[in-house]
Amino acid sequence: MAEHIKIVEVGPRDGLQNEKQFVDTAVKIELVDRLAAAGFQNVEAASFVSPKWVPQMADGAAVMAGIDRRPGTIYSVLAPNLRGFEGALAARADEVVIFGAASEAFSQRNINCSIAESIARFEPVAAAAKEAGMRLRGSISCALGCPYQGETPVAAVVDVAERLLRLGCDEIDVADTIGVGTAAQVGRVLRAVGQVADLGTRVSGHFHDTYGQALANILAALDCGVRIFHSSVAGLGGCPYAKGATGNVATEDVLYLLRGQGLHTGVDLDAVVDIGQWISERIGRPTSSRAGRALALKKA
Ligand SMILES: CC(C)(COP(=O)([O-])OP(=O)([O-])OC[C@H]1O[C@@H](n2cnc3c(N)ncnc32)[C@H](O)[C@@H]1OP(=O)([O-])[O-])[C@@H](O)C(=O)NCCC(=O)NCCSC(=O)C[C@@](C)(O)CC(=O)[O-]
Repeated sequence: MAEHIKIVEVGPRDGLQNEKQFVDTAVKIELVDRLAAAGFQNVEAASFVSPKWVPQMADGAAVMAGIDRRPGTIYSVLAPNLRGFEGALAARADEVVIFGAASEAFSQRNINCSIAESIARFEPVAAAAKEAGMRLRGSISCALGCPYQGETPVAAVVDVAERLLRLGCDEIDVADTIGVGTAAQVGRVLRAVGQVADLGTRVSGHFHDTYGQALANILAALDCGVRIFHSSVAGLGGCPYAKGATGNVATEDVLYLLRGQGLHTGVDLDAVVDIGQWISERIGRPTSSRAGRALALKKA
């Protein structure tokens, strides 16, 4: 039996958060529902952050209220503070994502506080999530490089990973926010993180594709033993606080790669290709998934 890889589909959150034109709530709801129906175990559906900071995510409560929950699917939401957690709890999110950074400068730009302050802010969120029986995930932005500070020291990533694990995170994301990392660097960072967390069950790879390295980075991470990856349908996305960074690695490309590796995801690639075409039309830009484009052409 083929080994299972968990894909966390982050398109509805990471993919859409940077869209300048407000995407209708109904479109966001349909996107989440179609992705869940395509077989993703985990869909990152919304953010409970300040609407002044990220206006596109202002309708998180409405999105969560409108989705048709599939039993067994984990619907995750971002919560940077207790106010966000209260939103997540009211919305009946299955998983709360606290998001820090391995770079001080990025932490300031993204969540307006230092790394130490962010951990202190996450503490009550983590405790409340555990108390409520919710899953808790911790994201480490700029784990491979920062738009303001350059390459991130490996020790800084391990330090934040340890702090997030101490807060009780079930999973931590090693995130290449601006897509600058290369395979050798991924290996170095993950081997170091592997000293403090089990790479096979508690660490996920979150790669953006700005420099076209994301698939190579996924292979490097697989080699290190990582079995959870994040991706975004049609390669949607970009971070509002990382100028020039493009979207997450496209889900269609990742599924195509993993299928070729003989690995199992439980996700219907054909359905994801259709969803990629549909959402690209809705937001008025072509898909950035090469596999998505090729497979759609083949179907047509
Ligand atoms: C963290 C804060 C709130 C600090 O922002 P702040 O200005 O320092 O916080 P504040 O407590 O002074 O609040 C400012 C205003 O926001 C409100 N507020 C405060 N909290 C909330 C909340 N939860 N929900 C709704 N509203 C909130 C609060 O009520 C107040 O409203 P006002 O009094 O001015 O009307 C802000 O910086 C923020 O919201 N940042 C979010 C940035 C963000 O969402 N970035 C993108 C997601 S992270 C990412 O994409 C990276 C990742 C995860 O994908 C991995 C990777 O690739 O790197």
